[in-house]
Amino acid sequence: MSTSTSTGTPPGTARPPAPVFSVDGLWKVFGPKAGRVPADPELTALSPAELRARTGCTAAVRDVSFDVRKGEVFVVMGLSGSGKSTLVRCLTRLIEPTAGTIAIDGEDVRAMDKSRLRELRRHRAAMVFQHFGLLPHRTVLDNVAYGLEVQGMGRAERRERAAEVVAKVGLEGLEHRRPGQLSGGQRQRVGLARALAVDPEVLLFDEPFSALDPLIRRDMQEEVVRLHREEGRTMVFITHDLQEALKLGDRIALMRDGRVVQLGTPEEIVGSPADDYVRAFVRDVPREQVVTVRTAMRPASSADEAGAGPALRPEATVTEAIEAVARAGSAARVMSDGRCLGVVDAEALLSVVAGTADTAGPVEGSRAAGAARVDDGASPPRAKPGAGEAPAERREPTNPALATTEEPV
Ligand SMILES: Nc1ncnc2c1ncn2[C@@H]1O[C@H](COP(=O)(O)OP(=O)(O)OP(=O)(O)O)[C@@H](O)[C@H]1O
Repeated sequence: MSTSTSTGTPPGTARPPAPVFSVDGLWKVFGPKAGRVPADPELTALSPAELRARTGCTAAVRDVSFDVRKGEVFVVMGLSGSGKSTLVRCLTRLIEPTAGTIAIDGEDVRAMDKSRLRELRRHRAAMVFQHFGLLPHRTVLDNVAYGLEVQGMGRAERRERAAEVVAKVGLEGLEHRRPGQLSGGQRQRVGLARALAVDPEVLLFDEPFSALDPLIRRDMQEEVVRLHREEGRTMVFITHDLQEALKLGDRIALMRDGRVVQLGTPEEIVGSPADDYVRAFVRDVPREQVVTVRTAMRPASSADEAGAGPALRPEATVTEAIEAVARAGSAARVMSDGRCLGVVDAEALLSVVAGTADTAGPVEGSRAAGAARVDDGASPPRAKPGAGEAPAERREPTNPALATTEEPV
């Protein structure tokens, strides 16, 4: 088990990438004289129901702080009404925040004038909506090109760019159809392509797949994982679906009643729930799907053990490790930069499945509520590479003497 905490970076761990969005003490209160609520400790101490009864106000986002790091998929998860959409809309001021600060690449979003805001929404942080927002009389190609048209790009150039993106999201051959001639999944791909076409620094997804049937939804999730893997684009993804959050998120901010009750990697949220609410939320998640071999490994007992057996990257899940160990019939090595960090054997993997292992990973930002800043934790974005691709962070081997030079497969 790692001993890292929410405030520091463990020795030998790379610093997290720079933040794209930086949010501090953010409030959004709807209702009469909303501005007085964040500043009044008596009102901020009230429960949502009491606040509504006393003031007629709803605090949709309550004192939330976090960073979205470059290249990560940052998931905002919570039940209906927990404040997810309001929070994400505040990032580009589609909803005006009541209090707090928001910066994109260090630039104060709340200080932006109209034209700067327009630029932010068009070029820097494009939104993919649940209901697509497609123009019914335009073809797929022209819908995708729409954002480029708004930017003033010439017709030939924008259609060429749109055609590239249409192909990228798997819609080749459908360029000349209209939205009404497409399935729900295809329409969502058009929405995604339209956002991608403007090449934004961040893609914001507002529950984009919740209206899709389960199989198409899975396809679209895989599409997002693929795009993220290929492009490394920063993404903020709203969902109320835990499985979707665990599948897509490098980190997840779990919201309840406008607050972030826990912010961490899927492994941290499932392995170290911050409170009973989170614990109940994640109770049925199979541990082996989220616990990584970095958590499950033990030091290699000999140079022989460190030098043989299948190699796994530290971010591989226990499920992946079980497959590798079962195939090889021997313990697997956890490799980073050609060094053996430790090994996982059948016994250790089984104990994760059985729930007898200590799988509480490093806890990041698990302080309840958004009152304290939840950022700069230990974990940089979890790469979701296929096996054998570069791991997301570098650590010293458990026993440097046992280091080998092989890369994980
Ligand atoms: N314009 C508004 N005026 C008043 N209250 C609002 C407004 N918009 C949202 N709210 C309230 O703010 C709270 C958070 O709403 P929000 O839509 O952000 O939640 P959500 O988690 O995105 O929910 P869902 O998953 O159902 O979309 C809810 O109590 C909602 O009723």
